[in-house]
Amino acid sequence: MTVSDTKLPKGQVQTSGAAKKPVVFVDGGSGTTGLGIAERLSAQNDVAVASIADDKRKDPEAKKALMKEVDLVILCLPDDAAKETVKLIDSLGAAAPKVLDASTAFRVAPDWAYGFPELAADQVDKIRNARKVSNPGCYPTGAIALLRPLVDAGLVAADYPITINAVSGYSGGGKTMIASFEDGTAPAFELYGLGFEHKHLPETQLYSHLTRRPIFVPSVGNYRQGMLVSVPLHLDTLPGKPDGAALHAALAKRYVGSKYVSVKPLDDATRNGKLEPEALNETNMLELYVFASEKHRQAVLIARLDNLGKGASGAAVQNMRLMLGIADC
Ligand SMILES: NC(=O)C1=CN([C@@H]2O[C@H](COP(=O)(O)OP(=O)(O)OC[C@H]3O[C@@H](n4cnc5c(N)ncnc54)[C@H](OP(=O)(O)O)[C@@H]3O)[C@@H](O)[C@H]2O)C=CC1
Ligand SMILES: CC(=O)N[C@@H](CCC(=O)OP(=O)(O)O)C(=O)O
Repeated sequence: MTVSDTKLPKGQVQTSGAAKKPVVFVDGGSGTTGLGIAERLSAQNDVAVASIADDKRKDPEAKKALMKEVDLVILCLPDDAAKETVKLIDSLGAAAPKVLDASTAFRVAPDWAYGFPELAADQVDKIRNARKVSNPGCYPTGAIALLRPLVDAGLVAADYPITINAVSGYSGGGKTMIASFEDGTAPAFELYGLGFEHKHLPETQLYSHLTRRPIFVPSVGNYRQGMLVSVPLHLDTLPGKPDGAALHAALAKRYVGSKYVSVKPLDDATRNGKLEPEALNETNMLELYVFASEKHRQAVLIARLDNLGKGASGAAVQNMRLMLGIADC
């Protein structure tokens, strides 16, 4: 293995001066999410990144030998490969590193912490103390951020018939989808998930505290990255028949002081009734909007994020820093 050109025992990479850098291995580092993490880590200087020879990257024995030397493994693999790799990590027993999984494989597993630090007051501590953390899906990051505070506040009933509409850039589908859009074979825009079984539904329902399965209608457009997740609401069907200001106030109260989640002004006049998905690209930011009509007693909640930022690689780096006990940057 190579650890920033230095081979030293777990947690013992020598940096300039006396400080030691924790060692991280990104498995699947040449995929879309892995490359996004590598890019972010190269801009920071308080972790060392271990790497594996290209011809060994799918070799279980080589991976095991490397993983027992590092402090944290970040998995950026398809679900099945992530499950296999977690088995390898578990087989290391006391030498097992911490693991942060970017796939869908463990997001509702009870022995994994869910890596959305802004989920609840105790979530940061759960992530800090966990050995296994699942990085949230891109769409659930937006949907849960909007819904959980409103369910917790009793403004949306847990059994409300929620519908979630969303659009993503094509990088959300990884290397295969990127290739299909960039070689011109994909359509300009497409709805999908119309079989009602999208892989993000279980985590969205669980962490939003919804008892009724939402309807989720995602779509993908011919642009690389950035997403909008929206939830329409009929205000007279909500408990206490709130107005848009009450929904907005509950979100603003929940995220006050948050570094990465911001609640934009109610009916944000600067948007001219429009919102586009790319404004937060290359950031770890998540913006939440409430647009409401008192005349028609309707509202739309919207989350905007970079599917490769707060929806994947940015969130992974945020979680990695919590898991390694190093300050956010
Ligand atoms: N793209 C996105 O916006 C998001 C993706 N995710 C999740 O992150 C994970 C990675 O997705 P993404 O980066 O988009 O996918 P990509 O298809 O872009 O990359 C996957 C990478 O994993 C590698 N790989 C596959 N199997 C193995 C294995 N057994 N051992 C080592 N490497 C392997 C692939 O290599 P090769 O091509 O050579 O097989 C490829 O480099 C997925 O679970 C995805 O669902 C999560 C949030 C958002
Ligand atoms: C546009 C597109 O295809 N997006 C992907 C979601 C990307 C993502 O978040 O993947 P994870 O489930 O691993 O989190 C999809 O809908 O399957």
